[in-house]
Amino acid sequence: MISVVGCGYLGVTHAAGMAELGHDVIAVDVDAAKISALASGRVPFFEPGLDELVGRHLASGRLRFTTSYEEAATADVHFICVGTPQQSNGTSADLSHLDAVVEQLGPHLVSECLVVGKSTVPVGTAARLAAKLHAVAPAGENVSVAWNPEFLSEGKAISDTLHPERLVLGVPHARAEQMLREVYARIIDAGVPVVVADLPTAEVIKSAANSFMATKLSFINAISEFCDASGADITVVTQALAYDTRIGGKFFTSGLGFGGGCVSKDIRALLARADELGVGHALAFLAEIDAVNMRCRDRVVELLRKQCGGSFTGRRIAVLGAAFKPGTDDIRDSPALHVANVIHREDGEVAVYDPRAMDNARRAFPELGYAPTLLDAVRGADAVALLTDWDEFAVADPYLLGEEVKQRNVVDARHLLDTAGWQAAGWNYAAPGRPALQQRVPAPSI
Ligand SMILES: NC(=O)C1=CN([C@@H]2O[C@H](COP(=O)(O)OP(=O)(O)OC[C@H]3O[C@@H](n4cnc5c(N)ncnc54)[C@H](O)[C@@H]3O)[C@@H](O)[C@H]2O)C=CC1
Ligand SMILES: O=C(O)[C@H]1O[C@H](OP(=O)(O)OP(=O)(O)OC[C@H]2O[C@@H](n3ccc(=O)[nH]c3=O)[C@H](O)[C@@H]2O)[C@H](O)[C@@H](O)[C@@H]1O
Repeated sequence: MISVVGCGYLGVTHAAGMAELGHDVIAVDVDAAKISALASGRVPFFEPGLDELVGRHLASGRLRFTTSYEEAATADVHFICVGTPQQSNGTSADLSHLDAVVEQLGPHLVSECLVVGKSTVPVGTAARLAAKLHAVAPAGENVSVAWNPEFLSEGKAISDTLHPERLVLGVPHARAEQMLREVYARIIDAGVPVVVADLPTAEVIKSAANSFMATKLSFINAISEFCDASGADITVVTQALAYDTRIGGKFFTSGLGFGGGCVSKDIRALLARADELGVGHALAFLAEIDAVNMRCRDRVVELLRKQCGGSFTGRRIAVLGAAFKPGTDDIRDSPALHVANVIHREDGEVAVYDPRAMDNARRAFPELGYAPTLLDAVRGADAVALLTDWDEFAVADPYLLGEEVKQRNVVDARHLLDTAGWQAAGWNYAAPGRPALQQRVPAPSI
């Protein structure tokens, strides 16, 4: 039997994925309301296909949810999926949830078992937690600790879990490797590459992966800033670079930069850990990666401010998007809501619309204005800010929307729209890194 500790975006997906692989799974969380929802088949967040997968395995009897650590402790393999958010100091990771798991689960571990961390952690965490677990668990050193970092991306979490690009098994000994190979047998048999490593190497692999992605995005966003200054068009620059297979076009769309619950906090935590280890200079560039990313948000605000005549006071802005990216209702560190909040603070009236993330956005920022549909959001707007690249926005009819707004101003922060089509419909189209387009195109006479 497998236990999964922590029923958030990662934990629920992992638990359901393990049940799909044929294992008996018990998933535990300290949040009783969450567990009660999950036990009745309601996943408390949106992830495509997860409701169905959880429902299927509740019905098959292979998946259970509980708040009881005692019950979960009977498993042979325990996957730890609790959060590792940013500390209030804004840099290092808060590992208190992981420590709490060791204190809550540890005393119930009375026989040989494997505890496998999946949460993203600073290097050295696994060894520290292993020592702590050995001290509190009655089974002592018969409790082994492995680290198996997770690379899933929200919106395609199920497929990333069942068909990952690689498995990283950070293990202290061959027996732990063998147990993990048995857990993932169906995935490994399908030919997925397995990287076996020691604990610190596995921890570093995960931090390095997210840092590389952040670097790739901030690189193209920095070039976008340079395009603004030099008159070049970032979309054409990106297209040409992407044809080079050494660079590639994946994860290379510039505009509003990265957000979400992981990438930003992970690069900050890596930098903080590098500082602690005395090699902060080697990764100092990550601070600039972060700064470029945060400037993306300022640049989009500036484009909107310009369209509003220099000030948001008395202006209504349609904010299209609240989720940090399409395919999820996750609003953690959402660039879209960051922009909405700046406009609100500068006395603009915002009307936020998102196909999935409205409830989360409302809960977190009740002071913002919200609209129930796309058309309601744009009605009477002085400018439309396209901030999350949902398909619904890509296919919106610029003529129809043009009838609803007060002014046909649009900032396409995700380079999503058919530029020529919107301009032909009389829109003043602006986008980061595309300075030549940032001039008023006269509305056609219809
Ligand atoms: N969300 C994602 O796409 C991915 C997340 N990760 C990493 O996975 C970890 C978890 O991330 P999310 O699932 O997004 O976080 P989350 O915040 O959605 O979920 C964490 C869950 O842990 C529970 N929890 C906290 N303390 C607990 C305790 N003592 N015992 C039992 N449950 C407890 C919380 O109630 C919550 O349900 C983080 O380290 C993150 O960096 C890694 C890859 C992908
Ligand atoms: O460690 C994690 O938690 C996960 O973090 C990211 O996954 P996720 O946060 O779900 O989202 P991404 O798809 O990476 O997008 C991150 C941000 O980058 C932005 N982005 C993405 C791609 C792109 O081309 N341009 C761009 O601006 C998105 O809008 C979003 O705000 C990584 O992609 C996962 O591999 C990793 O497991």
